[in-house]
Amino acid sequence: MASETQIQIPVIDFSQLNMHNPDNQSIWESIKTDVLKALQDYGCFEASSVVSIDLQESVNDALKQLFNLPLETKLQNTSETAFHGYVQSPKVPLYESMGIGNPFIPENVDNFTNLMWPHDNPKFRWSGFHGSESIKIYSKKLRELDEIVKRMVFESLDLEKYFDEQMKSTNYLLKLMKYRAPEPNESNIGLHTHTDTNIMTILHQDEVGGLEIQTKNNEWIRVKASPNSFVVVAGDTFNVWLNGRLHVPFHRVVMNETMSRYSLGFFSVQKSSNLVKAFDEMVDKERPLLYNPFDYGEFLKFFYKEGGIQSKFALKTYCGVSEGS
Ligand SMILES: O=C(O)CCC(=O)C(=O)O
Ligand SMILES: [Fe+2]
Repeated sequence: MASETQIQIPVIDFSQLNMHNPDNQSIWESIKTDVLKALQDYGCFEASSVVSIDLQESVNDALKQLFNLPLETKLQNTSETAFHGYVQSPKVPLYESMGIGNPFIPENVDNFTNLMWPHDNPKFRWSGFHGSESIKIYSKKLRELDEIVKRMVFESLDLEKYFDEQMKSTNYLLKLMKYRAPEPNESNIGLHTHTDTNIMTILHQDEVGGLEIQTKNNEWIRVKASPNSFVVVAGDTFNVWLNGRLHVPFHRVVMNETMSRYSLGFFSVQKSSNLVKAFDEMVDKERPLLYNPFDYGEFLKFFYKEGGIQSKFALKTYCGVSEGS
């Protein structure tokens, strides 16, 4: 199967955005235009120069230490909330993950660290103690990027009045992932084709690479691994708010290497106390409502329990407005 093409996703450089830069407003406007276009055309883009290479390397080291822990220790990380605990499943045998909820709150990272390294001297935890500090700083940077991107989209579509409320009703998850290399007789699929159901995801993959994103023309782009950039991916929830104005891309992980792959994702997720629904301004005669309002927690139950995850169009099946109704 030919899965690689020469096309790449758009690259957007955020390093010029600096409060002390007198040209900040014009830089903001120009990046804003690029962000909306990328999310409409590809549903994703590469955000370059967001964190330093040193910080990224420190986080990558921490990730390796974490997954090197014995299985019994990793299993201590349990949670009722999807993907917050330790995940390993026969459906995706190469994959394992662990999550830290709202990781920019230092206490959450400290609690996670204490759970994974209960007895050790702090010196031996997470790459010699710096690991948890790096995760905290890193998560703050990712939250800033999340906020900038969303603010730009809201501004572009004159939806500023909803911005603060939406940000307040958002939870975050930092998901740490490892994919082992496939055995000779095993499939090389690390993660099956899917869309992200949450609002937006910020991904980083290490130098092994393997993330593939499908274009609107059904071509697969193999995203090149880059040491200090992120892939920002639009999720289904964001697209429901905007009544289909974004492209939500299918993506997957294909392992071609003999090496383990480490990646992480910073997921923004709507709190389930609020219904997910299109903003009124996004719906009119020319653009009729695409999705009926729904409770995100209930949708996830459908997604995980009733085979929704098997369906590439779970959201449409769950709450899509049928034509003619
Ligand atoms: O590991 C990756 O790069 C992708 C992970 C992903 O798509 C997901 O967790 O939803
Ligand atoms: Fe994903």
